[in-house]
Amino acid sequence: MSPTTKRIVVLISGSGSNLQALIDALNTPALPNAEINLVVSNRKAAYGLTRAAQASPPIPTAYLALATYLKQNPGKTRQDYDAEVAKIVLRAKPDIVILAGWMHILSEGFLELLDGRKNVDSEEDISVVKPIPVINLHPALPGQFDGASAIERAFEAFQKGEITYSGAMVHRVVKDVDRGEPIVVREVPFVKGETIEEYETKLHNVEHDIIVEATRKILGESQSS
Ligand SMILES: Nc1nc2c(c(=O)[nH]1)N[C@@H](CN(C=O)c1ccc(C(=O)N[C@@H](CCC(=O)O)C(=O)O)cc1)CN2
Ligand SMILES: NCC(=O)N[C@@H]1O[C@H](COP(=O)([O-])[O-])[C@@H](O)[C@H]1O
Repeated sequence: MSPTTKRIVVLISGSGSNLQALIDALNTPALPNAEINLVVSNRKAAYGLTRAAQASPPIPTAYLALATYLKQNPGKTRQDYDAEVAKIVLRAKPDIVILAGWMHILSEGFLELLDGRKNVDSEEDISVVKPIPVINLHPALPGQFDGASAIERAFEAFQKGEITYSGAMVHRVVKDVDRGEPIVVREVPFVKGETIEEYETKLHNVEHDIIVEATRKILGESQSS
């Protein structure tokens, strides 16, 4: 790895098709001079962990579920879990952290360590000098269907005649869920008579593009700053 190679950490909870889009784009004009150094999942069965292991070269993975963490650490809180996830991430020294279907709302326990407002109180050299950008892929447009099950809620609104399109976005992650500054936004129209599966396929294809575009954009910004 050259000293200018950008380091990417990806957080997942499921299939990892967006992780795969990032893997496939590495060191192409779509995502030059970058590598994925770690994939973290909060679900053991996440197929994205398999995608990482089967990448060439294989991508290191980590797994930590909230329920398991709380059971193994009596008295610890969700914030403590989030801080633990942050430490796992920071050990990989990322230039960017991408939430690609990471289905866990991150508290300040995570965010304050990634943006340097608080440093890890340990001897490890994982202090943050410059805030590390954290971005999230969300299957809806800014301010429309924040939170989980966005695709289903958007499709239901279409069926009720309330909307004619939805879309997907990649945004900066802030404490308020899906309220961070949009980085890339793409509208996806509904087609009368299409099934939710047909809409979802269209949407996922758009997501696979915008997650790479947004990553390239943010890494480019950090390059020039
Ligand atoms: N602080 C932030 N954390 C996260 C954000 C964010 O914008 N700010 N984005 C989410 C991703 N996401 C929507 O894009 C999202 C994921 C999960 C949930 C949610 O309700 N999660 C529940 C658990 C659900 C489950 O385990 O199936 C929870 O965390 O309690 C809402 C929105 C990622 N994190
Ligand atoms: N609110 C967050 C959210 O709903 N994220 C969604 O999870 C899926 C992950 O797919 P993948 O595991 O195949 O990449 C994507 O559709 C992404 O938009």
